[in-house]
Amino acid sequence: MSVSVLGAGAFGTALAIAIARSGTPVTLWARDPGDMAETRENTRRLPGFAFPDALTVTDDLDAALSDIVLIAVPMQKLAGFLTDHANKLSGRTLVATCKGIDLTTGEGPAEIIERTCPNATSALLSGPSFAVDVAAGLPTALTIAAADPEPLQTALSGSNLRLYRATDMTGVEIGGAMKNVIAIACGLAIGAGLGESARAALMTRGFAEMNRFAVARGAEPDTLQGLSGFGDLSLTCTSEKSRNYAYGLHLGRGEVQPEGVTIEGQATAKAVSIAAQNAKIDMPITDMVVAVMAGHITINEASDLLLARPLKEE
Ligand SMILES: NC(=O)C1=CN([C@@H]2O[C@H](COP(=O)(O)OP(=O)(O)OC[C@H]3O[C@@H](n4cnc5c(N)ncnc54)[C@H](OP(=O)(O)O)[C@@H]3O)[C@@H](O)[C@H]2O)C=CC1
Ligand SMILES: O=C(CO)COP(=O)(O)O
Repeated sequence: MSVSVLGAGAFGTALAIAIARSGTPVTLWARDPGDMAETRENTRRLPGFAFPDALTVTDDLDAALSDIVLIAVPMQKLAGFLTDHANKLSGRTLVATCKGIDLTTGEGPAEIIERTCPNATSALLSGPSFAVDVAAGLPTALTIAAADPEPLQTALSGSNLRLYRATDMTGVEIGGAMKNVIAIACGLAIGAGLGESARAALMTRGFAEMNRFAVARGAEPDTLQGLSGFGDLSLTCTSEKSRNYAYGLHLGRGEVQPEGVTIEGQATAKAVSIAAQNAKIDMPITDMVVAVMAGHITINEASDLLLARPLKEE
């Protein structure tokens, strides 16, 4: 058994390192590998983690493809990437590792795989895991979701990477997508000095919002209580290692944002807000995140609007 990872960002590189460390041959494909093959390190996206011997780097997609293909490009690039390479990817098992909703189509990663590569088997890998933790070999638990997830669970689990299996692809993809939106809201609240109690309220009511959206899209009611939901929400809303939380924090403090950082919650918040409005699903925190990011309201105005909503049963 061998594994390919397409996309050599921080997370693709970390997964390739973790899987190769257990002895499984892994090919990491990058559109621009730079000097990774020679230095045996991804100095640009994940510095400080040496590649195990079982990891090979290439920019030749034909040479990279193997039994299981993890796709680690950012969410808003996924549809274009799969469309460009659909012929080569057809018939394979494609595991999306990105988190988000496509702004153009409103689709999640599994839906995009199924549309662009209808002869492939689609799967999702999601849950709480910072790339640096995975690469360092720290204990991590993730969800692998597919129609038949057990072979993937066995193939990809390792001594420090423990995969739980699930079949509710809709729930898993929405949990992974939406936790980034709520993490931005939490960063905004902490950055603007609204306090940790406000963050706990946003996490809890944000979780309710995530569940409402997921169930309306056909997810099972319990799925978001797992790693790709509550698990990832807890991690992302409380750590400055999260790019989504850190983005909110910078914005809340009125600081300049670093450039070139992948912040999946930005586009996903807009995509979810549009989809929710069309489906008449109440998503007040997501809507506020969109309005604050667009500069239509301040964080304090967003807070006032949320607090002034009609009192309701929890
Ligand atoms: N970082 C993390 O801790 C985690 C990330 N994730 C998810 O993984 C996904 C990727 O994130 P991450 O790896 O951190 O992102 P990065 O910003 O570190 O890297 C993105 C990578 O995607 C590549 N890429 C972008 N567009 C294309 C394209 N069209 N074709 C080929 N390659 C492309 C980039 O290539 P180039 O270098 O040439 O620009 C880059 O290597 C996100 O959805 C994120 O939510 C999930 C869990 C943890
Ligand atoms: O998804 C992640 C952790 O599970 C990484 O979060 P960020 O994309 O916010 O850095």
